[in-house]
Amino acid sequence: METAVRMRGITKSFGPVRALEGVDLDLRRGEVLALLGDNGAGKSTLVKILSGVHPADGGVLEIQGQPVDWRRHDVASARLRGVETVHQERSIGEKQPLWRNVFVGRHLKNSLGFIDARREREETKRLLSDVIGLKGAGMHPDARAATLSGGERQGLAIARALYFRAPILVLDEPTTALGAGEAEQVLSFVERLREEGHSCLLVSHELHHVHRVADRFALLERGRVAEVLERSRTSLSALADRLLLGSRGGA
Ligand SMILES: Nc1ncnc2c1ncn2[C@@H]1O[C@H](COP(=O)(O)OP(=O)(O)OP(=O)(O)O)[C@@H](O)[C@H]1O
Repeated sequence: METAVRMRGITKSFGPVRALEGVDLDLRRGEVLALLGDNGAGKSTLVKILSGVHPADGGVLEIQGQPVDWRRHDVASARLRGVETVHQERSIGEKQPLWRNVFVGRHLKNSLGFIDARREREETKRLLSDVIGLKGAGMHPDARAATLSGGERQGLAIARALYFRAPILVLDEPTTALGAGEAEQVLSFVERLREEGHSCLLVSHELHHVHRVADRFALLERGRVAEVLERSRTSLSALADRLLLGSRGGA
């Protein structure tokens, strides 16, 4: 089964606003697929449907070959099906130490059924240094998340998804508001995810970042996928021109 996520005819309205008008899109296994489009094109709405924040009004969503029942679709059930979402800000509890951030909602328990904080700390240490390679001075399991840089924050959220072996990652604007060095760090995490066989849906307005890491680009226009382009056949300037054409309503 080569398709991690299959969407057909996905519709979603908010009152009179038709955010999605019938989205057809496949996320292949082991690819990074970028979701691009103007403000208001429907990118966040589509991401929220995949990650279980909203049900769709209609259409078919299959995650790893299994159709989703919209009446039972929520964040917890999307996670159980292997979809992990990394948001720019909301993924991290600022005042919590890193180890708590990694295991929140999915604690390791000891044989008596209590939270095994010692193991969670040890696992966090291993995760930070070995799994994601974050070796900065502040990257200690007991450090507060508030002290992390933007890139480290994204790294922690991605590391958490890797730890729980989520096959499908949704990255929502992961490099927005980051400095060049931090953005570079996050992009290398994304490349690492692909190398390890994860499928990744990446929403971003930062075209040069997207062009570097994505295998394909899905252009969303007025609630529909207007076109899907392959990176191997699309230069950065051709991609920028195509997006501009869409935003002028010329596509
Ligand atoms: N909860 C909501 N209630 C009402 N309207 C909404 C809601 N969420 C989204 N919309 C509307 O649906 C449309 C699509 O919004 P969405 O946030 O999905 O676009 P987007 O492509 O992610 O835009 P941006 O790049 O600006 O984040 C917009 O017209 C938006 O105003």
